[in-house]
Amino acid sequence: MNLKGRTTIDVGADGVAVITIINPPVNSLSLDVLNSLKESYDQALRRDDVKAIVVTGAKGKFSGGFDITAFGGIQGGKIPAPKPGFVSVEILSDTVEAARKPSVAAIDGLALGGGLEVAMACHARICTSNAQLGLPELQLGIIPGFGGTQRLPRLVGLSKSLEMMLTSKPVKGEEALSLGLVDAIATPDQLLATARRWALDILGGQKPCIASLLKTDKLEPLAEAREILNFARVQARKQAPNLKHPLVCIDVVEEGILSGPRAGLWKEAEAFQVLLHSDTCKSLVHVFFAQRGTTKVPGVTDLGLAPRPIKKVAILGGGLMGSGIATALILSNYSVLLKEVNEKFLQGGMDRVKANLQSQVKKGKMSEEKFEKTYSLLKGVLDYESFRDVDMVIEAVIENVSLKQQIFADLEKYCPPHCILASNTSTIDLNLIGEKTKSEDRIIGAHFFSPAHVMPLLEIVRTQKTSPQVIVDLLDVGKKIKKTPVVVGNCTGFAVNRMFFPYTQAALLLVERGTDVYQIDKAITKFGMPMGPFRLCDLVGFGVAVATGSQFVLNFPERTYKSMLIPLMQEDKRAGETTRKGFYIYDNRRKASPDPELKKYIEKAREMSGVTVDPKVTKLSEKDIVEMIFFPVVNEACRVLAEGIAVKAADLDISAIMGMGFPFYRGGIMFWADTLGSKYICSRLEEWSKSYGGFFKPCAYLADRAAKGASLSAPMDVAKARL
Ligand SMILES: C[C@H](O)CC(=O)SCCNC(=O)CCNC(=O)[C@H](O)C(C)(C)COP(=O)(O)OP(=O)(O)OC[C@H]1O[C@@H](n2cnc3c(N)ncnc32)[C@H](O)[C@@H]1OP(=O)(O)O
Repeated sequence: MNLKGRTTIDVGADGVAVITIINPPVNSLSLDVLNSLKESYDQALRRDDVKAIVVTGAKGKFSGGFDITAFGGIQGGKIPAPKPGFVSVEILSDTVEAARKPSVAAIDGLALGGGLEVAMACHARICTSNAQLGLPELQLGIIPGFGGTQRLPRLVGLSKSLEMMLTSKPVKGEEALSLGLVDAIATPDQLLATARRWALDILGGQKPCIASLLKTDKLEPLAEAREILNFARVQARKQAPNLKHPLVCIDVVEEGILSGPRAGLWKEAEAFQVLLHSDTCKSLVHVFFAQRGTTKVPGVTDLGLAPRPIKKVAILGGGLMGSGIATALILSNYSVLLKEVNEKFLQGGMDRVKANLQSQVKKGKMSEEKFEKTYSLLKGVLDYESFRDVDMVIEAVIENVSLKQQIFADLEKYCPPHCILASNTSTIDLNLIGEKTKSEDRIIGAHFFSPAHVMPLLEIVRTQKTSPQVIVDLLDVGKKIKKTPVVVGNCTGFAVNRMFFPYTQAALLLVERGTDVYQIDKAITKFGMPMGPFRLCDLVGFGVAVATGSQFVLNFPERTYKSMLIPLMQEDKRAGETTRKGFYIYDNRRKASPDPELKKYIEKAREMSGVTVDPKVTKLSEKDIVEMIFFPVVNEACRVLAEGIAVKAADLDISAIMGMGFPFYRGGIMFWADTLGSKYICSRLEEWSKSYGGFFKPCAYLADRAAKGASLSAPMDVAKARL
């Protein structure tokens, strides 16, 4: 039988058995690994030549936790779930922790989730400085299920343990030591020897033998504990009102504090099983794999091409985008040339980069020394002379076709032949930009989102002529600057802006037919978007909204809803937050309040569009509002997929989450749509299209999937096969 991972046991002359977890790439705890861990333990406890035990992970990684690839199988009933308490009680508490032979965990690299839970069941932990220890289960919609909710509070105190679990953030070696999570730090080459000695010292009574589950010294007194738990509840409700599992985690921790750790373990086991089957867990596991899947592009990343080294990058344009991109690059140690057209603009760009870095220093996230070192990687220039040895150029000038054409023709002259020529355009056809060059195979889109040094998404836009090598190179740069890159095809708006457009349009259509602006924003925010469509319009400014909108009107006239509401407000110098007036009015502290004056603009816009208030639309439920705004987005996402602009539905999920702020715990736009069903979405769009026009008309892809009862995310051939 093909086992998924294993443990080995190696007994030394000193009587210490080293049990090693082996399951590449992160030594995750598959069911096979867990069974093998139990067998290795049983053996070690049985054998007379074993006096003590060290648990470790192969190749410098302790363990990345429970095997997430098994989640889908367990949820779908294809893999039997381990019976409640099998790991947390039977293996870790009753076999490892209760054993009369001491165990020490030797931790290098990762000890996450179940990995850390195994380590916490040992009687001591030694780690390296670079080790990362944490319980990130909540980011997958579950809670720690191998005893972590009980042992972590007892090792580091309630307050810190709740912080670690609720934020899913790991701690590194030194912090783990100061918290009491580990007992000592060792260098990687001394790790095993130190752990072996420690285990023998416990046996000999020179070091204490501590069962984490029975510790109480770090737990706060009961009254204080109750306060901490209640504060955590208030925070969790405020930060994620749509999520239940953080509250379940707090309840389970509380059970252990009030009724003892054994009761806590059982409550944890039951809650874990329930959460594992929740929609939130399914969505978040999908997001976990979808995010890692964006760098797998058929016909590109499967050709065996290695990314070429990129050392020096030039940025054209030091505006908001250019300076943000430069910041992102120098933060990841790239040497950057920032080119502007005159001294004044250049200084402005350099200052913006400096300010971006200084804000990190102010927040305590960067030292002065690191600031100096990072900023020294940036050099301002006014001509192309120093472009002779650059490996990549990213053009970030204003959206003007002839200007960009000229720039790319110049770049071809000055840059070396291997240099990647990228554009940060969000709207202009890349084929047009490269038309006047002979370098179309190395022209590519690198579409960042503002602020570029903060936003996590990078749309990599390829044309028919872009070479796979250039895509592989940019994917590598994207990863190195800690972005999630998504490869898309060339079209107006690419993936993210194509999806954003119907979002705003649908909102305008509803308002002209009688839905209240603020009610729309409220419903959309409750659904989980960081803000509603109107608050967002105010934030980006009406100028940007009109400019991008006009590109869509030009390219997709048959499905644009042409409302005059924004232009009318603009005429009155209401252009959003910067003018302190838009759909909301803003006070000195930028606090937004509804504006009764809005009514007159809406009435005028309604008149110009020739529509009347529809009593049904004035009384829409929150669910209706969400559907009438997001189903057109789903419809557009289907078009993007059908046109081959996106490689796979999961890429659109990630684009929606990272580019639009779509709630990650709903799994992304297509995943969410599939939870509702293509038939339902199509029938609602058809119904609205009859009443409110072609804007809602389902596209062929959506109608086809609905007719076949197929999911929207299934690859084309799978959908056909389902017939
Ligand atoms: C009962 C328990 O309490 C429940 C649990 O333990 S739930 C699991 C808790 N653990 C986690 O949440 C950790 C999840 N993993 C991560 O955060 C990151 O993958 C990491 C920090 C471990 C490594 O990050 P990084 O080095 O950037 O590599 P990354 O690309 O993410 O992962 C490498 C590969 O390992 C896989 N992987 C990572 N963690 C995994 C896990 N726990 N199970 C299965 N596969 C895993 C990834 O899918 C990826 O596979 P791929 O190469 O086929 O795409």
